[in-house]
Amino acid sequence: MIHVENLTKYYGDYPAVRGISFDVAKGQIVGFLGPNGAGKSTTMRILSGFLTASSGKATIDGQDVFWRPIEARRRIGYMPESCPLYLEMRVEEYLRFRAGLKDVPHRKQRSRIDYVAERCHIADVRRQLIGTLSKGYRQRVGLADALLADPPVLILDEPTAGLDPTQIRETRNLIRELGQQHTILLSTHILPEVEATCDSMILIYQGQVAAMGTLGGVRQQYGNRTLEEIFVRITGAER
Ligand SMILES: Nc1ncnc2c1ncn2[C@@H]1O[C@H](COP(=O)(O)OP(=O)(O)OP(=O)(O)O)[C@@H](O)[C@H]1O
Repeated sequence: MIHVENLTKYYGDYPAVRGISFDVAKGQIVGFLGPNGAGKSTTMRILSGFLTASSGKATIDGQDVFWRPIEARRRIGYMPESCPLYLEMRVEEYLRFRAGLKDVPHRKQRSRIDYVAERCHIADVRRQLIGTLSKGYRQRVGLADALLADPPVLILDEPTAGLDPTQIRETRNLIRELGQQHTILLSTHILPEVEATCDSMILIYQGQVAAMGTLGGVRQQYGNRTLEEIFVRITGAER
């Protein structure tokens, strides 16, 4: 469902992503891990069509993100790290606006908004101004937005960052539920979250894939260490 081949991105002279390749099969929830600055957000932005790569190839459900950007983008729901919401809009108004941008047919907009509001547990704040919502609710509005056009692929950049433990648990449960219908690439710094939510993982370090596979497979490869131990060992965060 997601195919990435030799993807490279330079910011000026700096190679933030250096020849990354990976595949995500349909129906998988994949944890996209790595220390700060590893290149996760850059890769996710390229896949979502918000950045162009310097070289390499990426396809979403067979659609090339560089050559068929509109078709590729239609297949993705992207939730950026800090959701850029319009704070002066009400939740419902915002979702309607976004549904229009995403070409959700007019006659289907109401039922889609009802569905995502219910699914993301924001039905009780539909008439509230986004600027007055807590961080947890804003994240859920971002997730509802990503789901609006019912894309087969969800790309979620640190969806639980800054949430309290209850909100984290709710968001994790929601992501697990969504994994039954969507293929999900999920970046996070919280390793227990990967263990609780994901089928497999990709660990990025210095712009390259440093480990990849099912959680069990990667753990086995590293002598059945915990994910945290493997992360530290690869990224050298603790010596
Ligand atoms: N617009 C930009 N211009 C120049 N350098 C950038 C730009 N965006 C990111 N970088 C650099 O590219 C590298 C990768 O950044 P990226 O945001 O992809 O990392 P990340 O793995 O998502 O990190 P984090 O976990 O902190 O979000 C970093 O060194 C970052 O400073």
